Amino acid sequence: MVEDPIPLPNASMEVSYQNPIEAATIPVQIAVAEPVATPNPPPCLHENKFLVSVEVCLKPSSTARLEDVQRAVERMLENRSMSYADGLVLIPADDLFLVDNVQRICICDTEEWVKNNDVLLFWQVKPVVHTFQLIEEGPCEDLCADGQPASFNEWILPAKEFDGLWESLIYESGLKQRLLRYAASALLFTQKGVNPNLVSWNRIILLHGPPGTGKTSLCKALAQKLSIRCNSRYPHCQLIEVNAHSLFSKWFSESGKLVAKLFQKIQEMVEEDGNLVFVLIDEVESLAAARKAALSGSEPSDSIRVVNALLTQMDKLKSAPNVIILTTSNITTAIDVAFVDRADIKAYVGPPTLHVRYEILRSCVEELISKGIISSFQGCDGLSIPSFSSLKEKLSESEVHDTNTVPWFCKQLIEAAKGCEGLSGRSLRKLPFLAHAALADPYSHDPSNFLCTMIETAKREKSEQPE
Ligand SMILES: Nc1ncnc2c1ncn2[C@@H]1O[C@H](COP(=O)(O)OP(=O)(O)OP(=O)(O)O)[C@@H](O)[C@H]1O
Repeated sequence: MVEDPIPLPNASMEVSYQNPIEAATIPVQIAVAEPVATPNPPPCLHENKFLVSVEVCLKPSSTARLEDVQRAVERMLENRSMSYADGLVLIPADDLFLVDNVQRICICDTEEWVKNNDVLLFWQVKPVVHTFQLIEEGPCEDLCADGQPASFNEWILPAKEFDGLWESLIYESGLKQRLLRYAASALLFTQKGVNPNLVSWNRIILLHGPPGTGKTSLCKALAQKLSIRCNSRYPHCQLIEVNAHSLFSKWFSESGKLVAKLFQKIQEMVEEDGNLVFVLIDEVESLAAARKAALSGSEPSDSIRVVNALLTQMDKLKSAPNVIILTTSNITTAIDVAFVDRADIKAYVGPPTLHVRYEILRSCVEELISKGIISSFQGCDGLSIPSFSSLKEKLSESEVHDTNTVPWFCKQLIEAAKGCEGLSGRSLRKLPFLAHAALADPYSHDPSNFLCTMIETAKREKSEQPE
């Protein structure tokens, strides 16, 4: 049995995704922690096989033990000479135990090191099976009697609410895989008791960049992924989402108490050995704003104490092996310097590139086709529209428009994606809805008309953007 796959650390901790680079080629599923020196190292193997993550989601009604399902899936995979590519694996109808207990089996992350839509053959692969059952309860909110916004929300992971979030977030440059590797390396170092005086690392991640680029969602999705991938070591995972802004919008004397209350709760959680706790602090720039206001005298000096209390509490948490602090900010320059220093992974999440814009719109259109809002395109293979990389494989970008080998609907989708330059991922995900609302006949199902309207809507949205 292979241990939980532990990703490798990358040589550099500062990552910028403004100018996307080629995705790193190491798989996430790596068992041995050898440091990597180059950004594009060759794929790592375990016993000369690629370690491939297979995620198995149990039915909500299942009462089977995770280990039993894991073994049943491993046996099923051993007995099948199948190829491995990202996507769902059919559950054999004659395997009643799996049929009764399993909702879906999904192969993950192979595209990171298999290029050109290739597949891996069964003899090249060592599957690493992760079984989990989604928690159906929603977030548990911190209740505020005074009608102020809650200062934190708590989820038990893996939560139903975040199911599919990781897959829905599209970045060009291997950002997701790197974050997964960084986080897993941080956990491994702590687990193995690496001396922090000799090798220094924190478990603090900072994602910064323009609004609507998916930073908060990515933090939540990362926590969800890690809760699935690390569940044999940490069977209980929680995510605490702190609204830094709400901490400072209250009376400052109250803020101090809130910070203390919050961290006392987190401290209690991390004291349990099997717990893995993620603390998400959104809008972390408000820490800097509070400090600055205090220095200029426009806010009570209490605010300095609150910021300092927060930083001290974060330092205290550093000694706990089972906590990861995820933070986001829209403005890098305004982030508290003391805070930036503490984060050891600082990743810039930039606006979506053409490739990413096409992929976001493609996933939206496929969803509308699958739900019968628009009909599928003539000449399109079922529900799926060709991916941007499969189009680019055939042709150089300049040729995409001048050839008959690219289907007309892909050309239109590329045009829409080009027209969306400057829109955030959040605006892109809204665009198909706005386009539909702008149709003269919302029940026409005509896909060509829909794409034309989407191009027009993109133009309108861009013209209405604030300078
Ligand atoms: N790269 C992306 N791929 C797919 N969807 C995206 C992407 N970027 C943003 N989105 C969509 O936008 C939504 C909003 O993103 P989110 O709130 O996480 O962004 P943010 O960067 O934290 O924004 P803000 O800083 O304004 O809070 C996401 O849930 C997702 O649907």
